[in-house]
Amino acid sequence: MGQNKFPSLLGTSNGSNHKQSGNSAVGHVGDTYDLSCKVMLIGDSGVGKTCLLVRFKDGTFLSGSFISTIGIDFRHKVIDVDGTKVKLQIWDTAGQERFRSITKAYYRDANALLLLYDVTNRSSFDNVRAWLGDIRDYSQDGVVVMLLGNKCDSTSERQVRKEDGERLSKEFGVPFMETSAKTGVNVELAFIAIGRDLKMKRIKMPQEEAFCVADFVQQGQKHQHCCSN
Ligand SMILES: Nc1nc2c(ncn2[C@@H]2O[C@H](COP(=O)(O)OP(=O)(O)OP(=O)(O)O)[C@@H](O)[C@H]2O)c(=O)[nH]1
Ligand SMILES: [Mg+2]
Repeated sequence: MGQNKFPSLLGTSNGSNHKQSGNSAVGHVGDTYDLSCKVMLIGDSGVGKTCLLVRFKDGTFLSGSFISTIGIDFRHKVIDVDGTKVKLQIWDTAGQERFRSITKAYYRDANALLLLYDVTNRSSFDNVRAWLGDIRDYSQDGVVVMLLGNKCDSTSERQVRKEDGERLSKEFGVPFMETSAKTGVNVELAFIAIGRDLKMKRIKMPQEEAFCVADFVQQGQKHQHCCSN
């Protein structure tokens, strides 16, 4: 297992605490929240960042013609992590080269970065190293980084093997999953892992073990696998 060059955001988050209501609903939890964190979606143009966000936020898939993001879009969703409402402020960035200087300026405010490549596009995978270099140069210490190989539903067009994604993620010590904004596979898991990580770091009880995002996503994937059989 490679050394983690992007350790988790334990205690370094710049989000704020807002206990706004005593409501402890599970599932759709409205707009009140206890904790908030900033999550950025980055990666080459066309890898599926906007679709991943729409799938997570609205549960739908944006099929049809591809509308490339201009600059940065902001959305948020409040998730329930064992009774704590965690507000994820999600920044959907433009992958096009011409917007890079703008989007890099936002890295330092992000608590978590979801770096996407497209499993049907080899060059988007080859560019992951450069994206990781930018993260190292521009993001805050302790930011959580997760690597996502998106479009795993497109089996016949696949150009990047799952093992290649796993190997790269091990080299850089970041958690990894394949996702599909089209089918929804692992989309919630990715965001929930981020929300849970944030919660555990902000309000960790002394007797609790440290939370490990990589273990959580691995177990989540195993669980999905066994439940789908
Ligand atoms: N098959 C499949 N297609 C996807 C998936 N996710 C996105 N797409 C398609 O890929 C194209 C690009 O998706 P976007 O989400 O707009 O890509 P993006 O990363 O936001 O691109 P930029 O905004 O330019 O950075 C669209 O035509 C989507 O329909 C997926 O999981 N599976
Ligand atoms: Mg987009």
